[in-house]
Amino acid sequence: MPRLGLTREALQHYSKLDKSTQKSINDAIAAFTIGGHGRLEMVPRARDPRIRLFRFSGGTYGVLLASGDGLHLLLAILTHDEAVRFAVTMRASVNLVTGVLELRHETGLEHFRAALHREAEATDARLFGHVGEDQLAELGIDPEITELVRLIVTRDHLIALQRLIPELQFEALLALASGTSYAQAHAEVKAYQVEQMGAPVDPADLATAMRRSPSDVVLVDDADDWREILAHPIDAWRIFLHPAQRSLAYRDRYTGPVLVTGGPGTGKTVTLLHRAHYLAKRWAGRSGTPVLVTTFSRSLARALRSQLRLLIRDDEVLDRIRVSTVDALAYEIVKRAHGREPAIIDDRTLLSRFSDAAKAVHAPFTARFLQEEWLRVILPQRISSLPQYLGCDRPGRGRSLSRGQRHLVWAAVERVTAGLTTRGEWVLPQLCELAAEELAKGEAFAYRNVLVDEAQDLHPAHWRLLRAVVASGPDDLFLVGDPHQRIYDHRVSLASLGVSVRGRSHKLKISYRTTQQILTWATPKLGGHLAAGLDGGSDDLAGFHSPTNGRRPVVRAFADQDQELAALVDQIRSWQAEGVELAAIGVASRSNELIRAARRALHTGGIEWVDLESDVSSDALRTGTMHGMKGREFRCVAVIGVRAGVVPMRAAITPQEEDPKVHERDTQRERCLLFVASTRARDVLYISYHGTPSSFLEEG
Ligand SMILES: Nc1ncnc2c1ncn2[C@@H]1O[C@H](COP(=O)(O)OP(=O)(O)OP(=O)(O)O)[C@@H](O)[C@H]1O
Repeated sequence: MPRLGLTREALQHYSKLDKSTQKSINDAIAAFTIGGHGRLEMVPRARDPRIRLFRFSGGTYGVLLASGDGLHLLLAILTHDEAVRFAVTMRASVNLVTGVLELRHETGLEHFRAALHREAEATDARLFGHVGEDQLAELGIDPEITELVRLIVTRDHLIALQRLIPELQFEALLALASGTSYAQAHAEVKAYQVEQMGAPVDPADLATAMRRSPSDVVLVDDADDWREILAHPIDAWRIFLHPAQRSLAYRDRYTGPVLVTGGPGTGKTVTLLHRAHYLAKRWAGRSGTPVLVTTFSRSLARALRSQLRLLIRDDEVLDRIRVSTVDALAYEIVKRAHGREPAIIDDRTLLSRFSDAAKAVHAPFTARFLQEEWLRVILPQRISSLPQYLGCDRPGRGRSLSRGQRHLVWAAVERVTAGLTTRGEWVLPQLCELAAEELAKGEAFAYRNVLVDEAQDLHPAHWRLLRAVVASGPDDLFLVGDPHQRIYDHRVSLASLGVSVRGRSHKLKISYRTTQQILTWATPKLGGHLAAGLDGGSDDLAGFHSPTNGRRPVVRAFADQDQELAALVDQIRSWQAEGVELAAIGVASRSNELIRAARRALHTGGIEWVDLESDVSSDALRTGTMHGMKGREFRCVAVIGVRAGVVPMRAAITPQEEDPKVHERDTQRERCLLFVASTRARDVLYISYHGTPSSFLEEG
């Protein structure tokens, strides 16, 4: 039986210590696991008599919870005074419904109770007036917390409780306060349970409760496992999954495609990585690579690859997983089928071809309009003749076209596509269609399990290819994405592409990356619209929250660009002075021009930078466009140039008079970009502009 366990919080404390203190803790842990620990001190006035203090080295102390049968759980690693405060304050208990180990801030609750009584006396209104006592009990809200819940008047009261009460109890209450039905909240509590509770839960049996709490507790005996855990203390995601993440990643089997959504930083990618690991382990003894992990950009694929390497220690298991972008997959399939490398043309060249075609056929449309008509209407519906085009629906397009106008559009499109065919060139969505057709000709299905990250940004042609690379059936597709972070505006209905997630759609709600202050600032920038979901309906961010608090984001205004960039350089120096490494800082702008100017200013200021897309590991600041921020995260983020004409980027917005519907969608995509860039910050967000501020800054 393990003698020692570690909580998520203790690992976080450990991650912040210097190397030599970490080394003495490693030695103490090694001794502990073989029963050779030194003296454990009782803590006078502790709210929980099972709590002990242990001196690791110098002024560093561990706070431990003794289960009573030889098992100790390391709850925190702190300086002496902090450790004593923690030890006096905290009380452990076992939740009678879920059976998990819980910790509460007993002294904080005493103060809060007194304050809440005063507030509640002034009014009869209650936030949870509609929820019955039995219902609270069935959600695992214990009598001590229920007594407080009955006094809560506002959502702010509930938020203030967050740091004092057990996390899962808070989450159930927040779900109810955010409009989640009791039935749904109850289903979530049940889904989170690690094991079905046969016999009544024994509140005194701490060891069993620890075992039932893998989201917060790891019990390890093996010295190698300890070494491995302590070698990457920052990457807590490898060990501690939220119950919602765990139940999604480690479900035995799904009958078909699964969709996991959730706001930024809710651990969708982490869940996908664990699922990939779980599935790859199941293919023991099978040669080849049955599992495909895919996404839309090369830099995201690179990041997924290195995260998988961190998670999976067994090379054989790792070798069963291939990581590739969907486009690279298409390229490979077509190359194999045609016996030569396909020539791909980029967006800019395509646009200039449409511009030439518009002139040649006298079509009174902009090149962009024609290009979008081809990419968003004609290609996705696989329209190959004029009569088909004349009779087709044009979903997502707001400007109606007369028959005569459709003739002109078709003439321009035909001209461009004929040119591509003559030159043997392809655009990437065409290549994906072609690859899917090649597979449909009878090539064996390549993969058994396909996992897709950033699913919201895939084009319909990507989906056709993905549908073709894996046979329909159990565990075929595991999709994660967030419709609020759509930065390419590819709206698809998965069901119409043969990917039905009905009944297998799930949502994650806790942001592990960002502070609540950053979320509160960034979320209104989305404009309050419901996002179009991936499975036909709409999506909202109800219940989305962060358990961490930090500084409020700063928005700074300047008279001109030089001043804005000089202030940026100062800001970076001041973050450095606070001890933030350059590589932990990201600077983004919507405009390439501004980011180039920022790089010049940084260089002049003696601050080393590299491109966001670069995978060098040097200690240099990361700089790039808002698009490049997808999939990244930094301790501190500066989003610069958030000014009128740039955010939203005028050139990227279809004029209202050309197509009001597309105008609206373009604007929403720009909102998403600001939202994505801002939510890459873990701790600190800095926004700046010169001249007139972006209209988005007025929201929220
Ligand atoms: N269970 C967890 N424990 C600790 N950290 C976690 C956990 N889950 C996620 N994280 C951390 O939170 C951050 C965001 O996780 P992840 O990238 O998986 O979120 P996401 O939902 O895919 O984000 P986005 O949609 O913004 O790309 C990462 O630093 C990750 O390591």
